[in-house]
Amino acid sequence: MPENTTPPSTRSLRLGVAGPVGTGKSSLIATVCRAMSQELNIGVITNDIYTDEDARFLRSAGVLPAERIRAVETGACPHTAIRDDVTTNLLAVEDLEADFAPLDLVLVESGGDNLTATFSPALVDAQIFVLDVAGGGDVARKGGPGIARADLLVINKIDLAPHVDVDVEQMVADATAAREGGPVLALSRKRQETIDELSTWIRWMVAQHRDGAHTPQDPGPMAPHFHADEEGGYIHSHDEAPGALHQH
Ligand SMILES: Nc1nc2c(ncn2[C@@H]2O[C@H](COP(=O)(O)OP(=O)(O)OP(=O)(O)O)[C@@H](O)[C@H]2O)c(=O)[nH]1
Repeated sequence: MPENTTPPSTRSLRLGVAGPVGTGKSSLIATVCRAMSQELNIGVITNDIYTDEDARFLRSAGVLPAERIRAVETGACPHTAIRDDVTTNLLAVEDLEADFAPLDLVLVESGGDNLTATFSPALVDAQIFVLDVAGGGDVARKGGPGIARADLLVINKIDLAPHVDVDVEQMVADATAAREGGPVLALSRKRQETIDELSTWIRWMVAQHRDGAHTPQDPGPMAPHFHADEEGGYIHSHDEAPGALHQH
């Protein structure tokens, strides 16, 4: 093999799905499984703070055999499990890949989290960041590492746009500008043509990964943020070394 050529990958594409609480991450994963499980061999890992609620939702949706959907319980700081100490998630992904080999695609859902949570490239090969129109048309313009540099930005629930006074075209244009031209997809699980576009992007990304043509990018650490606790809360940031103490 010539030097400097990335070999084709025999491992699954590990695709992270992040975004604020309730933007539709679980629904997007259910939609992808429903649309693509005939052509791709798929597994799913969910991250929840204290429960396996997202995994149970996906199992009950019947979009994949239940044993292909596994839950990681992350504790109070869910972005830590996808960014700073990815060990539990990595083990869960590797177990799933071993049990159902060869998988084409493992979708890893982050716990519903704040606007800037991103995955470590040590855990996923590519990531989707999900916003929804109900969060307001301005959100995309505000940027942040996930919005600016995820491999794909999804603006979800566009069927709701008329009810929340959001101009989808404008929101997509603002997001595209914030991403300096990176891909942005307007999605609704009620509009088949948007589901087809999402499937096309995933098919392309799986092929890129298989051919060794895709290099995982780190969108960057999340912004400093606030956690409420019994003593009132604390601010911490993730640009510190893994395991560093929270700033109180
Ligand atoms: N109208 C509409 N509602 C949607 C769409 N996608 C998801 N929803 C609804 O949005 C709500 C949140 O969806 P979820 O998929 O649970 O969101 P999530 O991001 O996984 O939520 P967390 O895991 O709690 O962060 C649910 O009531 C879904 O039914 C969509 O395309 N259109």
